Amino acid sequence: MREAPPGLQLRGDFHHAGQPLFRDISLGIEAGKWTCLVGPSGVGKSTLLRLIADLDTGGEFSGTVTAGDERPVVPRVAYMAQTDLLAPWLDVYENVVLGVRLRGEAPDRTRAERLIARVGLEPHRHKRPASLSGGMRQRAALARMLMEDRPVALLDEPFAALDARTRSEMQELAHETLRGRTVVLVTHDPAEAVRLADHIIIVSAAGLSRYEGLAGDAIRAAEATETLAMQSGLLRILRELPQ
Ligand SMILES: Nc1ncnc2c1ncn2[C@@H]1O[C@H](COP(=O)(O)OP(=O)(O)OP(=O)(O)O)[C@@H](O)[C@H]1O
Repeated sequence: MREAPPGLQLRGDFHHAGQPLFRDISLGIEAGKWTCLVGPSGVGKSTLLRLIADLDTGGEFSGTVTAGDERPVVPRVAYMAQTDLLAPWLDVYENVVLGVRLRGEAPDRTRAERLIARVGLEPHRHKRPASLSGGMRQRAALARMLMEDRPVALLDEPFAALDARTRSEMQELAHETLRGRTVVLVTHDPAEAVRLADHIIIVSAAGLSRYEGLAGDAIRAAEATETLAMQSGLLRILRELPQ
């Protein structure tokens, strides 16, 4: 049976070179749900993801990241960064199975091939990153993250480089593949946040606040009147935030 995904809690202070970015914040992430982090550029959304994944942030964190079940967080995390971080010497297939190989396991070839097909890269599976477009590389990175099949997925603007139609398809693929996992998604796009989120947290210079305007279940139809109303409500709040 698949491991139950944990809820997460991040608490504490964070500084870059002595300058505070977060003071006494408390970020709660519900188990098995999609939480979207939105907010102005440079406010610290990527830093929050990196703190959860225990990756280098270039700053000083004094606080804790804990799972609701009190077990270690990091071994259960799959992380997709803003930059694709593909290995340039490996082709698409080998990049997708890289995590599995690094753990000394045999890749599930059928699953890898299926994910590569689902992200539309089947004709490019033997190409290296240098001969792919930015959007193709982002799709390869998405397939690699989905291949990891972890209880917690941290996604930093994973669809930003995609055209509108592909973005919509990749949102649906991620939502389907990560169903029941604990997902934290950083996005600049209010439409994406209201389409995918169970919870939206607005990150700003004033701290964290919850967007209360969501209704119904994700994944929401992008063109539905209710979704558009949620989107404009969120946009209104984002436009009123201090830069
Ligand atoms: N390695 C670093 N050293 C010093 N400062 C950094 C470093 N990385 C990020 N910062 C600063 O930390 C702040 C938060 O950065 P972060 O990337 O978390 O913001 P963000 O909200 O994700 O931004 P964006 O939406 O533009 O990606 C920014 O002001 C940035 O300049």
